[in-house]
Amino acid sequence: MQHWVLTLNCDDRSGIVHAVTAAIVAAAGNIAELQQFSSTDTGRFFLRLEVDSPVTRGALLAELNPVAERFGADITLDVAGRPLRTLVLASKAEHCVNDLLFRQRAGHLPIEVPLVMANHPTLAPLAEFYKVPFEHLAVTNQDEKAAFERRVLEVVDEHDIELVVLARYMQILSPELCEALEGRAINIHHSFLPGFKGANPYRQAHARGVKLVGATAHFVTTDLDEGPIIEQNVRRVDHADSVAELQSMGQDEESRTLTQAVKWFAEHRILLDGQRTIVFR
Ligand SMILES: Nc1nc2c(c(=O)[nH]1)N[C@@H](CN(C=O)c1ccc(C(=O)N[C@@H](CCC(=O)O)C(=O)O)cc1)CN2
Repeated sequence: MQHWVLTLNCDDRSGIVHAVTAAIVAAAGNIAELQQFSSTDTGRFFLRLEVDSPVTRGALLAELNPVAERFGADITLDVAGRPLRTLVLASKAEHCVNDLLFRQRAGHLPIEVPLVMANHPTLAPLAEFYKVPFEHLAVTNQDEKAAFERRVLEVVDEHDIELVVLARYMQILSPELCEALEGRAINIHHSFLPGFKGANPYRQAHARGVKLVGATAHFVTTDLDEGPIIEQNVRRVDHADSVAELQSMGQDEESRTLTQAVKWFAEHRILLDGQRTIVFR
C-alpha cells in the first residue's frame, strides 16, 4: 500500500470531484484527506488529496490522466513524505539556513539539501556542521552575478532540484533566472509585505515607528518582493526597540516563516492562483 499526494487545478465546473474520486476508486484507492477550493477571482478549482492505494504509480495515473484530459486539469502525483530536492541560496545571515538544516536533520522538514550556495564564505562552517556541501561564489559585479546564476542552473540540472530557497540571499535574481525557476523559488523577505520592500526593511520600519515587525515568504518573481505570498508572521514591538532589536526579533519570525513555507511546498500544499496562493494547510 502506497500513500500518495495528488493535486489538481483546472477551470471550475461541475463534476470534477466526482470524476477524480471515481478514478481513485477504480484504482482501489482510499481517500485519507481531501481539500478543495473554488476561486471566484479566477474561476479556477483546486484540489489536494491524500490517497492510499495498492496499485503502481502508472496504474493510478492510467485512471487519473483521462480525468485530467477531460477537464483540462494540471495534476501532480507524488509519494507522500518524499524529501524534496532543495537548493539553498544564502549570503551572510545564518538564522534561516540554520533553521532549515536543523529541522531537516531532525526529520521535521521533508527536504534533502545537496548543496548550499552563497555569495559570501561566511556560512561555510554552518554547512560543515550539518555535513552539507557548500559553494561560495563571490558576486561583486555583473559578470560574477551572471556566473553565480549559471552555476545555480547547473546545480538545478545536475541534482534535479525541485525547489530553490533564498534563505536571506541578498542578490536580485535576473528575469531569466526568475523565469527558469518560476513557481519553484521561495524567498524570505524580512518585513510584513507589502510594507518595506527591498533592502533594509528594519531600518525603514524603525523610521516609520511600527508596532509590528514581520516576515513574508513568497515566490520569487522578476518584480522584487512582489511574488505570490505563501506565509507571513508578525510580532509586537514598540518605540523603545532599536533597529538592531527589531532585526533580532524579526529574525525569529523570518526563520519560522521560511521553514513553514518550505514544509508546505514540500508537502504539495501550495497551489498558485494568479498572483495569490492557495495553501491547503
Ligand atoms: N528577482 C528577485 N530577486 C530577489 C527577490 C525577488 O523577489 N525577486 N527577493 C530578494 C530578497 N530581498 C529582500 O528580501 C532583497 C535582496 C537584495 C536586494 C538588493 O538590493 N540587492 C543588491 C545587492 C546587495 C548586496 O550586494 O549586498 C542587488 O542585487 O543589486 C533587495 C532585496 C532576493 N532576490
